[in-house]
Amino acid sequence: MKNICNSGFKNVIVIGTGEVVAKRVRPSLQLLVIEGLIERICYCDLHQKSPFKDHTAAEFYCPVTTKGLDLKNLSRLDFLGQETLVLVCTSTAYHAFYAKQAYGHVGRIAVEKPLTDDITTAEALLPLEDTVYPIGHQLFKQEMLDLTKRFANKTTSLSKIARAEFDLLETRGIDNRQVDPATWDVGWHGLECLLAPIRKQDRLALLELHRTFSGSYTRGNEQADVSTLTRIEGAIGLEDRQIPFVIRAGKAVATEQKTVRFYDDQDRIVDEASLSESGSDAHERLIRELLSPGEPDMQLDLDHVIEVVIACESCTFNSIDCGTYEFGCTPSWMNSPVDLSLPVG
Ligand SMILES: NC(=O)C1=CN([C@@H]2O[C@H](COP(=O)(O)OP(=O)(O)OC[C@H]3O[C@@H](n4cnc5c(N)ncnc54)[C@H](OP(=O)(O)O)[C@@H]3O)[C@@H](O)[C@H]2O)C=CC1
Ligand SMILES: O=C1O[C@H](COP(=O)(O)O)[C@@H](O)[C@H](O)[C@H]1O
Repeated sequence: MKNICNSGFKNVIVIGTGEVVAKRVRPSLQLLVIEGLIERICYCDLHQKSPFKDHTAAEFYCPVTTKGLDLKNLSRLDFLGQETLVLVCTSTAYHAFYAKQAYGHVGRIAVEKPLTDDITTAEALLPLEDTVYPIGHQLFKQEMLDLTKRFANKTTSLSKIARAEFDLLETRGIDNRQVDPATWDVGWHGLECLLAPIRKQDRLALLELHRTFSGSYTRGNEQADVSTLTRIEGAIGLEDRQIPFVIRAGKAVATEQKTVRFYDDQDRIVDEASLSESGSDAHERLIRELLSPGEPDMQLDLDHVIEVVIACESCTFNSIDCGTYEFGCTPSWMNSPVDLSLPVG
């Protein structure tokens, strides 16, 4: 007999069937079925029929109802119970709703970044922390995992670090996704990738926000309906000092750059990671971690991620609107921020 499920999980329910599922989550899960780590996958979404035309024998579909997950149907399909992992991959506004609805019906629930788009909803998830795990795939890119490990085992010493920079700059636009404002969508990754390694050495390190600038791209007559580019300036507060940082993140700029860098006081790089790894590997790694029989290490715990929500809400609320920029051009305020004594926009 095949030795299925050495993880303790045999089923995965995926809520949402958009880009992150089609390009990253689904290929990862299909591979894990082939490996025998899981047996079956059920996708849930608003569509009456699965948008995936090429279901394998291990794949099922169960549309959501006006009340959310169709628990009766999921139970009939034998998809509920402790052996089930739920991945919440809908647009952000529904993350907490589905996490709360699934709670008590399955063994583990993972929620895509950003956890929620407001502090109150995020804090309401804290009582569910025995089952609910926030996920952020940038933290699971191999170079980022290696960097975080160097901080955890003190190969990279926090005492040497004077400042940090994070870039997640893409040439592509929004495409057909329901994208969050740039602070939440990509700025989020900067905050989590700066906090996670530092927290491995200083559990009390805090995110402090100074100034945020944001803008949206225009392409011909079309203008993105959310901000698509952001520059966040802040610091990580340690017990006795601060580590200032700059995050530059967004879409439709002139050149791709995806890196996290820590510098010393002579402006030399102390440690760095390239985040240019593409495809589904980071999701595959994080799903493997979620399927592990013991307590999974998602790099940041739920309470840490709630701090990222608080930081994101604060920088979004206080963001200075720098107006529009042309698709494919990096606006000058990204590199030399606007003079706040002059009017912006
Ligand atoms: N795209 C990416 O590369 C990454 C995205 N993420 C995160 O994953 C999440 C989803 O992103 P992405 O896939 O790109 O977005 P998409 O807009 O492509 O997909 C969103 C999906 O959620 C579904 N959905 C919306 N509302 C509901 C609801 N009430 N109940 C059930 N399903 C619903 C949509 O269904 P419908 O099509 O019917 O509207 C769609 O399938 C976001 O939080 C994003 O930040 C994380 C990492 C990478
Ligand atoms: O979470 C997100 O990340 C992607 C970038 O991921 P990458 O692995 O290609 O670096 C970004 O395009 C997307 O807007 C955002 O939601």
